Amino acid sequence: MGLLEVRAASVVFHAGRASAKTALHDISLSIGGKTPSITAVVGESGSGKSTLIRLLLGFRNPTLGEVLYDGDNIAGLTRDGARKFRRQVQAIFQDPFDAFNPFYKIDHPLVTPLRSFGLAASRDEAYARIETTLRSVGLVPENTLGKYPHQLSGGQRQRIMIARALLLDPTVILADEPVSMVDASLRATILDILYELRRDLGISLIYVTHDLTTAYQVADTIVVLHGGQIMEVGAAEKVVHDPRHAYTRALIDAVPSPDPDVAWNLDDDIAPPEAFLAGETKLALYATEPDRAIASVARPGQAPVTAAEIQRVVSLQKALAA
Ligand SMILES: Nc1ncnc2c1ncn2[C@@H]1O[C@H](COP(=O)(O)OP(=O)(O)OP(=O)(O)O)[C@@H](O)[C@H]1O
Repeated sequence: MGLLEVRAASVVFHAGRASAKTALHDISLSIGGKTPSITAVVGESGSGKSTLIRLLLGFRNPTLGEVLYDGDNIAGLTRDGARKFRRQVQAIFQDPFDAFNPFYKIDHPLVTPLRSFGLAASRDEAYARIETTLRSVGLVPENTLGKYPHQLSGGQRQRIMIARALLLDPTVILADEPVSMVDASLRATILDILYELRRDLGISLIYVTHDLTTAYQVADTIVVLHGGQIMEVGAAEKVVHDPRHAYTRALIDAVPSPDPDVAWNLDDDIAPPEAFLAGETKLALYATEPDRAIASVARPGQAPVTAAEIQRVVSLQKALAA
């Protein structure tokens, strides 16, 4: 049994009216449980991704079917059950700027949930916890706390969103297009952080994206959503290398291929191809886990990128992110 489960759920907007719109149709999904996992939900605009996230967070009820957390239907949770669900299932959204109130310093959205869930007995305890968590997502507390959202970069804001979720000791994080607003070099770093949450903290993630390449990069399981229906679901390797469904094949064919002509010249000092600086080359996106990266770059008819080249990209990303 999964920790967070969707069972045969459908969502119909304006049900019973002429304008009825089925946003999700007979969706079943199971996330987490004994082994933490990263499940990517991949779909184009309008495929139903946001509706699925809202369903999983309990922001809306399914028209048919149910959503269960730890075995209980989230629509009928007790007060304590609902509190546990709200603490343990956290979300990270696309545009962190929207999530912050511009009139409050960044400390406010970090301290408030700790207080409201009774997770810190004093201000000092709250700040100690916040500082440790900020460091765990690569932020320097002294450069972050006390600032207003607009005084921080998009990447810093996104890391604060992740820290905010982590402060509550979640079991599941729903990440809705978390890297679509940040540039290519930061994208890899943020995806790395998400990957580490599963590996180091045992948190299960749902990573919702329109981008199959980043889905493949971080996920164990890929779910392909199209027109509100699951077209295909399976291990990331299998879905990408042996797609069963024509729609999945079309998605794979639409992935821009890395251009072998802009591959790294290993004899040169770090000299990123212009395409990378322009955020265009996909090489940077592949480069966080060498073995996964090799597999994803090696597409039919192309020379595989070597581990050494990938290490090169990793160091370049670190250099650029520093
Ligand atoms: N409140 C609503 N009323 C009617 N139809 C809706 C409503 N919300 C969403 N839809 C429709 O349901 C379908 C799925 O929408 P949803 O927002 O979940 O897609 P999405 O995959 O998240 O798209 P995007 O990536 O553009 O955000 C779309 O056809 C959308 O027009």
